[in-house]
Amino acid sequence: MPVSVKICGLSDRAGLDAAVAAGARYVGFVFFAKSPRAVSVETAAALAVEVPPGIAKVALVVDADDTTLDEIVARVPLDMLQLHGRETPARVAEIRARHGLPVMKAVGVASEADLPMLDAYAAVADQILVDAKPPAGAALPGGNGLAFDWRLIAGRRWSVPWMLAGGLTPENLAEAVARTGARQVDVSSGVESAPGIKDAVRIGAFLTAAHG
Ligand SMILES: O=C(O)c1ccccc1N[C@@H]1O[C@H](COP(=O)(O)O)[C@@H](O)[C@H]1O
Repeated sequence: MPVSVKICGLSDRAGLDAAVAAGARYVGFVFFAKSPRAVSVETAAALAVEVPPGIAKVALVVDADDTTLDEIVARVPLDMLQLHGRETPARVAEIRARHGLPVMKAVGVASEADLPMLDAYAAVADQILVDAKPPAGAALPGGNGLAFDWRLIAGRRWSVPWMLAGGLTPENLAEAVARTGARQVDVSSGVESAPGIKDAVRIGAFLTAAHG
């Protein structure tokens, strides 16, 4: 069965076109100033209107306040919010109710001790994103190109749909899917030629691996 792919951190038309042409199911725009993939509301809005129907447009935010979220949601046509910070389950529920958009909550995994949080967030979010926990002191809470030990979640399932993320590449995707059983995956660094620069060839190779 093919795996659905989210290409995250798109910031220009070339990257977006490559993701669409290759068959991405989701495209992501990063609203986090410290990220090399950060986009303005204006840029995201201009890109989002070019996304064909059937491809979900996702805004990635990190501990965003209501004012920031209100502006993004008002100006960018979106299908989902991805919460990639330290948002509590209560805050996830609040954002979901306030904006009327499906919410995907990212949870960092480094050890068995992190797994209960996946159940806690599955109770309030529409999807969960199982990502690698960032290293201590990392500037970014995600998008670091680091994988976690996929054996930690082998055979595990949650009450909502989920995506696998963290250090995925065209080269390791088949193993990641085989080990975890993921039906959806999210990638950013692994389809770049440099931080923030999407590579159309690597995007194509990633989608080929996902659909192969
Ligand atoms: O991509 C970013 O710059 C980013 C910034 C802040 C939070 C999350 C970010 N990206 C997300 O992180 C994971 C893993 O990314 P990678 O493939 O390891 O680079 C993915 O969900 C991205 O959407």
